[in-house]
Amino acid sequence: MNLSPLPLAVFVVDADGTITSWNKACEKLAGCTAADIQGQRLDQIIDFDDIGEPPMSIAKRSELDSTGYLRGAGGRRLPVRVTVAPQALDPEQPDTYSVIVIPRAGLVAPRYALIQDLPVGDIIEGLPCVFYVIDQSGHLLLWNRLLEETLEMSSEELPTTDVQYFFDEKDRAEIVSKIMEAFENGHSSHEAELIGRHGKRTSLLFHCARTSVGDLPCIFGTGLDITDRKQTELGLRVRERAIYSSVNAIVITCCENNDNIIEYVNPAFEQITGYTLAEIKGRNPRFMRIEGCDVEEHRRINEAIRKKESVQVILRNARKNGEVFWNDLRIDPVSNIDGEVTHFVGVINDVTEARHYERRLHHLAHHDPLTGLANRTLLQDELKFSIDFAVRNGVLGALAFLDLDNFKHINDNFGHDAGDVVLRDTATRLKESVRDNDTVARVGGDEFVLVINNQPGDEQLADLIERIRQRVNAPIRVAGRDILPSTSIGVSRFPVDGDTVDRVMRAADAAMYHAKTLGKNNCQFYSIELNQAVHEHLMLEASLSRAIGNREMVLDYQPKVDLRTGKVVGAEALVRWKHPENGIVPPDKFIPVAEETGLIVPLGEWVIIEACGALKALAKLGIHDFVISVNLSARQLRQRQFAAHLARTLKRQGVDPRNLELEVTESQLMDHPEEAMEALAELKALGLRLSIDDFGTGYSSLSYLQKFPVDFIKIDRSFLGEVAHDSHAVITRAIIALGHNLKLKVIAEGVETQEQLAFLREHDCDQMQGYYFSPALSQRSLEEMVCSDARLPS
Ligand SMILES: Nc1nc2c(ncn2[C@@H]2O[C@@H]3COP(=O)(O)O[C@H]4[C@@H](O)[C@H](n5cnc6c(=O)[nH]c(N)nc65)O[C@@H]4COP(=O)(O)O[C@H]3[C@H]2O)c(=O)[nH]1
Repeated sequence: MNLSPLPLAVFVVDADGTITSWNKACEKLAGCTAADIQGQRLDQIIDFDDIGEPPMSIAKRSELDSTGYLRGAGGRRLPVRVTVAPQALDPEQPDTYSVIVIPRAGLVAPRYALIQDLPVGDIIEGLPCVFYVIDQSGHLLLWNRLLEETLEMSSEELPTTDVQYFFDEKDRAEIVSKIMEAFENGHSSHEAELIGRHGKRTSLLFHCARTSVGDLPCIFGTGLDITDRKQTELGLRVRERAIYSSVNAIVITCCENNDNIIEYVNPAFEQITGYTLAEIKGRNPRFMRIEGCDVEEHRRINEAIRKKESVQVILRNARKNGEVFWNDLRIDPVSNIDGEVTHFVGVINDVTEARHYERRLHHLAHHDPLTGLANRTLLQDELKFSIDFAVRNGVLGALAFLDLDNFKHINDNFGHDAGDVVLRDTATRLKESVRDNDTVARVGGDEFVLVINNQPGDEQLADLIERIRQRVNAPIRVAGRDILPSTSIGVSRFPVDGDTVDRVMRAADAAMYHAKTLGKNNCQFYSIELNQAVHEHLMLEASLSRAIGNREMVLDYQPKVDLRTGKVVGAEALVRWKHPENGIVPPDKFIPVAEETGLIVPLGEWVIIEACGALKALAKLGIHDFVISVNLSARQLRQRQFAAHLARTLKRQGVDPRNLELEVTESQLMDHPEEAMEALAELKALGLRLSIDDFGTGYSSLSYLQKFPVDFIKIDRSFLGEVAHDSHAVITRAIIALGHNLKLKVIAEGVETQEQLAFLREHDCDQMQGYYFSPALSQRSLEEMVCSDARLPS
């Protein structure tokens, strides 16, 4: 503490007690100048209370605290305490003494006399605030160290600066007016920021009061550091603002009186719910509940409030206008400083949009967009549920796989829009045929699945399935035309045929496969025997994939004869499988499996290479104009780059393309006529011969037939079977005529009798093949036949 401005008189006396120096404070205290006083003795200016004879020496007085009266100007006597201290440490002034004279309240009331003795300096230093005394000129008279630290200034600098300069320029006028106010009215208070010499800013709350030191009016005061409080206030204001402007609705409730009543809601709450704070303040938020709705969520809220815990729920609430909204609500307890929960804060998030979107997504993820039926994912869930239910309750359920037999044909011939109508109508028919708690799903282009629950018995189930089949088969009218769908249905029952989703599905799939192989448009139930067949099918599939590598395949050749010359002009290559355990497996058994699995591609390639080998062997025997035909599967034809690949094979094998013929069935071509036309054109460009196999069984349209770049049409053997029969004879004749009109050659297959042969010759058919002349032969037998120039008798 700097006490220099205090009226504390310090002067120096020599060993005799003669005053040698007299400071300004002494002048102030006694009202005498140094000139008046110097040379006087100490006991001449102070009447010591302990005066005695002879007067006490200075040395003696330095050993005790004395009291007495300072004689001031004009005969004034000021009660003082006097302390004399030797200045022996000062080598310049040996035997000199400092005399400190402190005014004492000797004349004041006794209780103030007590305070008189208080260590005021220590108290001021110990204050947790800045302390200051300012005179009327605005300069500091007295201050504590905290003020020095706050202002980052030394005790020498402080009294020389007008206090207003301790503040920011914008605050100075206010500061001056507050000081003036204190001088005029006795006190003032204000908040302001002290700026330190190096820019440190400290917010202070100043309180000051007027007083005087002697005759000198001044104000003294304290400044309490409120920087932290200010920060807190600022933080609170920011938070309050954040709550106010939050897009989430916020509601604060008070739960002190065992109720939970609204104290505050922010504007977002007002916007979302439609209620203003004024309308609902003091009410329990439960008024927004919808009775009977989201009961479990309300129970959780009640429990959390009772236990004073947090809770998060998604539930429906009602807006003021009655509209329902989805509320993602989070409620948290708020404690007071004693840790008691006094409030809850609820954050309301209107997730109605998101909820609808989520539901739409969920629906999309579980339903077929075209028909709105369940998709495979949902079907599996529903089926699992139904199987579990059937097992638990000992009841019968069924799974039915339905496949529209001719959907491809409908799509190709009536267009995709018509196809869509058929699918949608089928979906509606299926839904109308079963109960609400049954499931109808669409799992593929033209594949539907029914999960039928709770059936009384097999017979009733069979009746129901048959009714469904007939319903689906009823004509559908599209753009003025009737489309006749037909359906193959495979049925498995649960838990009889299986008690897992996988087993039940596989059983229905096997039944459906069986229905298809039985010629479509029928319904088959799964059975153990069927399972056996499916098992065989699977075994076949497995061993077929090894067969090619194991050299189990052989190629036979059925000779083709020119009907005019009787000469063998070519042969059809027919593949056989010499199964190591099962013996010869006919192609009708394994070709469909190879088609399904894709094995037909490597198999088909093997056949072509093998046929090339036979052609080369014949060429070596001098037979150059012989044509071998191979059957081409749809899958091979659809292969990208098939023609280019074939060209490379022929080149590698050294075979003239004109010696190779490719047979493609009519139905293969008509499934995708445009694509087929392109593929055939590429093959034709290689110089190959092309023929349409099984002609008459498909849905050839004449316009396409004219455009396909083929050389032969091959009359399906089913027409030849009974050429005696009028209708077949008519068709066969028509095909021959049609082929010739299109400048194509016609070959008849499956010729078994003399009668058939005569018929073909009579109607100018070009070639024939069949058991009548020869079955399929080994390569060696074929070579022998050709070399011996065996001929069909005329
Ligand atoms: N009833 C009767 N049948 C006769 C007569 N003459 C020949 N056949 C049989 O009729 C089928 C003619 O072959 P496809 O119509 O092309 O029908 C073939 C063809 O679609 C397919 N196939 C055979 N080999 C191959 C091949 O290498 N690749 C492809 N993709 N399919 C093949 O397997 C089918 C059946 O072939 P296979 O069992 O060899 O049966 C052959 C042949 O043995 C006859 O006078 N009467």
